[in-house]
Parts: sequence; structure tokens; C-alpha cells
Amino acid sequence: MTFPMFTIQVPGSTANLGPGFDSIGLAISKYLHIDVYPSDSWHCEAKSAMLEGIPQDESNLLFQTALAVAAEYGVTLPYCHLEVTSDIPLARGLGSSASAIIAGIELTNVLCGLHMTMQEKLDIGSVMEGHMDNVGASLYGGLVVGTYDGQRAMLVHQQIHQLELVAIIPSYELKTSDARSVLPPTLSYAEAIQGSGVSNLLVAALLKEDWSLAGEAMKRDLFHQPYRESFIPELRALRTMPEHPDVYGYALSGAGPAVLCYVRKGAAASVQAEFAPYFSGCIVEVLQVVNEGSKVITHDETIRSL
Ligand SMILES: Nc1ncnc2c1ncn2[C@@H]1O[C@H](COP(=O)(O)OP(=O)(O)OP(=O)(O)O)[C@@H](O)[C@H]1O
Ligand SMILES: N[C@@H](CCO)C(=O)O
Repeated sequence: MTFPMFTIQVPGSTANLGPGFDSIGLAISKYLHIDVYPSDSWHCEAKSAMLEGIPQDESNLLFQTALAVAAEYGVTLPYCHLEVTSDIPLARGLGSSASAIIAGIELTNVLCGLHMTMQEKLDIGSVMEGHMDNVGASLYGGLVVGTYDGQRAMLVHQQIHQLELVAIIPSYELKTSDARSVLPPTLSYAEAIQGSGVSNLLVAALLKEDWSLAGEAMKRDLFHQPYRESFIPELRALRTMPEHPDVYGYALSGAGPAVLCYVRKGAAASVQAEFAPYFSGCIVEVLQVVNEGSKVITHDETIRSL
């Protein structure tokens, strides 16, 4: 039996939490898991049905990221074989691409002995993903609030304890690029002020873990959900349902189509059971916030000493 040299584990994430468009992320209890073996080519083997169809060669996002990091640092990425398992569904708004990007960064960091800082990983991850919300959450775990200017990202991160999640995950995919194409190119000054005020309220509520107030702010998003909800029936359905006493609020997860309900701790299983019959075409699943970000587990002394 051959053992991997090392294993990379990266949590999935939800982004935006309503009005925190491109700037707030939360790590969730779904994982991308990669065992790394020596090889004589770059090869990626998907071990989960969820990953069916991803490229096996260096056109895979994992290798694309790893090679971009190697080029940035002027090093050569050694050949390797990746065995990839994941329960993060692709193109549903649960941060699959960000998890692959963070894994690609960790891959080069370990194989090339780069000793990258968290800031370096965050910056290059944000460049690859185009925004910092999902990559920040996958890297740091917990809640991240930040900004990205096209080159550098800055964030504050904090652990979250008083919350559970119920995810409503449709069977159809929605590519982030498609969900971004429906957003307007500009907002009026008045809309920008109103929208950023709501977003500021969300941040203040999140940092105090005042989830009822956060739920109110989620409803008032002006930045993306009003434009995206017309093609996400699950979000429209939730809006017509009576408020549930254990559900603080709900929001499109990232670019969708999954919707996350923010639920009182201890109540998620009963909310899941109550909501599931209303969303028969979807997986309705309890998730937890995870406060630990990506990690690398080494199994080989030569890797440990790099
Ligand atoms: N483990 C993986 N290995 C290789 N490619 C992946 C992996 N995970 C995701 N991808 C690529 O990322 C694409 C999905 O990215 P996209 O940004 O559209 O959705 P998402 O990241 O799941 O959602 P969101 O960004 O809204 O959270 C997939 O179609 C695939 O090309
Ligand atoms: N903030 C991003 C997350 C999805 O990648 C969006 O909503 O488009």
C-alpha cells in the first residue's frame, strides 16, 4: 500500500451573507481533500462522484493555480499525482472553486518549500478567484470581512460559535461568471449609500454575533440578490414563506443557486425536517460553521523538512 506524501484539506465556504457582496465569507463543514503522491506527470484523479468531469491534466484548476504560484515565485512545480475527494458540489455557491484554488496554493507551497505567509496566500488566491470572500474563508476558517483591490486583499477574521446553517442546494448548476453577468455595471450614488449602510449594519451585527439583526440586514441587500433572485426560485419561495422562529435570516450563498438559512444553534435539524418538503428538488442539509481553515498533514519526513 502506498501512502501519500501529504494531504491537503480545505473547507468550503459561503460568500456575501446577503449584502456583504465580494467582501464577507464564512467557512462551512464541507471539505475538499487531496492526497498528494509522487508521479512522473501532473495527474489529478477525482475520487468523488461530485467531481465527475473535472480535468485530469494540468488544465485542472488545482494545477492551474499551483503552476501560477510556481511562476510567481520563480520555482518549478514537481510532477505529482493528486487523489481528490470532495463533498462541495460544483457551481452551487458553496465555494468549490475557492477551495480548489487554496489547495493549489498549498500544493506549491509544500512541494516547493515556499513558506508563504497567510497574506501571500490570500493575495494570490484573491487574484485567481477575482474576489477575497470565499478564498479568505477557506484559508482562515470562521468569518472573514475584507476587501480586495485587484492585487492585495485585507481582512479581519473571527470565530463564530452561536450559529447553525441549513443549506438548500438545488440540483442545477449556476456558474459564478453567469450569475455576475446579470449585475448592473453601476449603481446610483443614493443606492450605493443605502446599500453600503445595510452592509455596514450586517458587519456590526456579525461581529457581535447578533444574528437576529444580521438576518434583518440580509433581507435589505441592494448589491446582488435583487438581480439574481429572478432566476433562483428557491430564494423567491423562501421569501413567501412565513418567518420561522428559529431562522434568523437567509441569503443566497455566494453566487447561488444554493440558499443558506442562518439558524439558532441546536435548531438546525428540526428546521431541516420542516423545510425539506417545500424544496423537493433540492438537497436540504444541516451545515456547521468551521473555525479552522485549510491545513496540510504531512506523512513524509522529506516533505516535513522542506
Ligand atoms: N476540486 C476541483 N478541482 C478542479 N476544478 C474545480 C474544483 N472545484 C471547482 N472547480 C472548478 O470551479 C468551477 C465552479 O466554480 P464557480 O465559481 O462557478 O462555482 P463555485 O465556486 O462552486 O460557487 P461560488 O463561487 O458561488 O461559491 C467548476 O465548474 C470547476 O471548473
Ligand atoms: N462574491 C461572489 C461569490 C461567488 O464567487 C459573488 O457573489 O459573485
